[in-house]
Amino acid sequence: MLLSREMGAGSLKPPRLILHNFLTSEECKELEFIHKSSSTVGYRPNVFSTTLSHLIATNSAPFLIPFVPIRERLKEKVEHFFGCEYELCVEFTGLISWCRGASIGWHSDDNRPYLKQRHFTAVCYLNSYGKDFKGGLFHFQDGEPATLVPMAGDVAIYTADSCNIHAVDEIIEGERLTLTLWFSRDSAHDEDAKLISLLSKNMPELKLPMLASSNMYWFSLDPASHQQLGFDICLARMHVLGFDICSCQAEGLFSDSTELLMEPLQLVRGNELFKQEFVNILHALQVFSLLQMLNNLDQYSVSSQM
Ligand SMILES: O=C(O)CCC(=O)C(=O)O
Ligand SMILES: [Fe+2]
Repeated sequence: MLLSREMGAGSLKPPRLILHNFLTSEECKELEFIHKSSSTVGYRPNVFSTTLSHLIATNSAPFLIPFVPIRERLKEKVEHFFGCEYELCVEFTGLISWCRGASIGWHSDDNRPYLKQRHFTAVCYLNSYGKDFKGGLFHFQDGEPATLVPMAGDVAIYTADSCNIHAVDEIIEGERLTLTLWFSRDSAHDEDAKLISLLSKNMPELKLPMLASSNMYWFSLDPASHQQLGFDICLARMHVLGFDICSCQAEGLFSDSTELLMEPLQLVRGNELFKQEFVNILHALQVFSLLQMLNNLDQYSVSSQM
């Protein structure tokens, strides 16, 4: 098998594959839109993530569609390169964004007892070093290439074991976005089976997006401190898009109560109030991220009344 052949005595070629322009810029943009409108606070400091089960849980299952062909293409590449056609399942799929201060030290991706089912990794870069963020270079501890400069569309594929110890430098500026997948030979860890089971409980009719529990969106500036210093990431994304939020029920602008963001709301830009009511902030964020992406905000049929 390719793996043992490459890592055999006398050979120092690590089992890894780097592909350029594997994803088109449209695919990268579409995944970025999904992440910007649906992400939650991630598993490490300064990291946000969008998982497929979260998309289902928040009534955003249509956002699974762009992932389907990309996952399939990646699985085929990994199986072909490592010579294990039809043997793998996707174990986990996630959009992960890394903000200023995020980094990860030397590790292999199977380095915990509960991660032993992870056999292969594919990291797709959805935006670019230098243009969208600074810092965030990827390094392999041994072998070539030693350093990867993330560029939108490129993908790094490698075994999840200690043949591929790697690290990511701290992000200095901007937001670094990836689509990360792990693959397993163990079908007990098939992500699809879990997703299909969730979908069968959540799909009866078309529904509007619904937020998960508010702490999934609460980004704490200093998790170690007991002070509740932080912000709601949905609200922060709306602010980046240029909007404030106005409650349809309570008086005027929202304060910092995250629970209120689950309620119907309207948007304010400068001193313009938009008539359109949204069921909650996730709904507003999905609509406006999409409009921003399509670059046609002015054609949207909301009219100002202030
Ligand atoms: O984003 C990357 O370049 C790699 C991330 C990584 O090493 C991990 O999530 O385990
Ligand atoms: Fe890793």
